[in-house]
Amino acid sequence: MPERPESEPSDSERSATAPSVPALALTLGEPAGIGPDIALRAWEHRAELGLPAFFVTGDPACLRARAARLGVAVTIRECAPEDAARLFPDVLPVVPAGPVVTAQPGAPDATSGPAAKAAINAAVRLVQAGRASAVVTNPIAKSVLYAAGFSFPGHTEYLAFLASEPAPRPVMMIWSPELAVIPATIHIPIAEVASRLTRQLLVETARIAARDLQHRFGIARPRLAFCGLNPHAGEEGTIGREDEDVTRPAIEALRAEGIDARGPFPADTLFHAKARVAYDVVIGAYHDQVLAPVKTLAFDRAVNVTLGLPFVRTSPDHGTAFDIAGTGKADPSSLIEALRLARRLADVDRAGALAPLPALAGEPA
Ligand SMILES: NC(=O)C1=CN([C@@H]2O[C@H](COP(=O)(O)OP(=O)(O)OC[C@H]3O[C@@H](n4cnc5c(N)ncnc54)[C@H](O)[C@@H]3O)[C@@H](O)[C@H]2O)C=CC1
Ligand SMILES: NCC(=O)COP(=O)(O)O
Repeated sequence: MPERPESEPSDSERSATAPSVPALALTLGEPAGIGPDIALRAWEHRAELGLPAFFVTGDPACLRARAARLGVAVTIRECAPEDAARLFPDVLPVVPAGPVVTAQPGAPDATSGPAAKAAINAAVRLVQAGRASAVVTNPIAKSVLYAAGFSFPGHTEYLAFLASEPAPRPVMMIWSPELAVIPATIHIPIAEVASRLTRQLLVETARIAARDLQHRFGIARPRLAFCGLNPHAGEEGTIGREDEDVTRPAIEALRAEGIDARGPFPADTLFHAKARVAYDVVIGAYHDQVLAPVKTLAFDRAVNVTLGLPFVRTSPDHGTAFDIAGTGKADPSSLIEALRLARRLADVDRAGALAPLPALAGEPA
């Protein structure tokens, strides 16, 4: 369980100085997964950890059943989002959304997908209406949602779709104090990675990362390190051409517009402790290339943040963990860090508007 630094005010103390600040909207996630468990555990530790106020969007009966199963002493109160911050010290506020859930821990059913999706929709609507400060999502099971007809790879792309018209390009960053990483391609088959890794994708991803790291994370000149796709970053084009033909020109284009882009570096030597001091974020070619290192270093502390959205969205770094749902074994630490980071980023956004990105016209294809 993460500790609160003693010298700093807690997030709830900070929020208390601004009484009209809306609470965070936390989605139920996959109801058969550990989302309900970790939401309850986070609320249980709210006072000792000084957590920012949040409310859950989803089926209140599902949360009550999980609390009973886990033996968590909590009153779950259905309320309007505006009342959540005031109620949070005493009860777990819930803004009802979606169908009544029949799925049991570890066993998703036909109510899982609609319940998870409705909880996301409600949280986004509330943040867009200024009735929530940020969206924090509990894990969803992609395959369960796909089976229910969900046509987006994950939250990241769905949130961009809900965000505005036309949808912004969303960028997935897994952030931890030890290491921050961005997969340029996300949930696609490995066989498609090389063909979908374009200069335009890398340039747009890096621009969004540089802007959000500067304006939301307060890094004056973010250092972006690019991973090569091939072993040894292609060994000067002798082990695959992508690093020379795609990644290197993207880095040169970014440097020409003043972004501190570096590489491409061989992935196998980019994540050890000495290498990590030389950059602020790694942009990798594909999901497992960069998520495996960050989850190895900081599984219980890393937070998934969607960059490029007009609102703040964070999430724990882990999935639904069906194997331990409802058993009391789920560790809420990553969710707790996600709640803290969401509060901080939302406060930054409230203090100043996000800078617009440069025009994308005329980008190299
Ligand atoms: N943000 C999201 O919505 C995410 C959703 N997923 C989804 O989760 C499902 C399961 O994915 P997996 O690859 O099995 O990863 P997983 O993270 O759910 O589980 C991997 C292992 O870590 C353990 N674990 C995970 N979180 C834990 C916690 N908080 N405390 C203690 N142990 C924990 C699990 O018990 C399991 O043994 C998939 O359907 C996937 O789509 C996966 C990652 C993120
Ligand atoms: N492996 C990360 C993950 O699955 C999270 O995806 P998303 O639902 O946040 O798009």
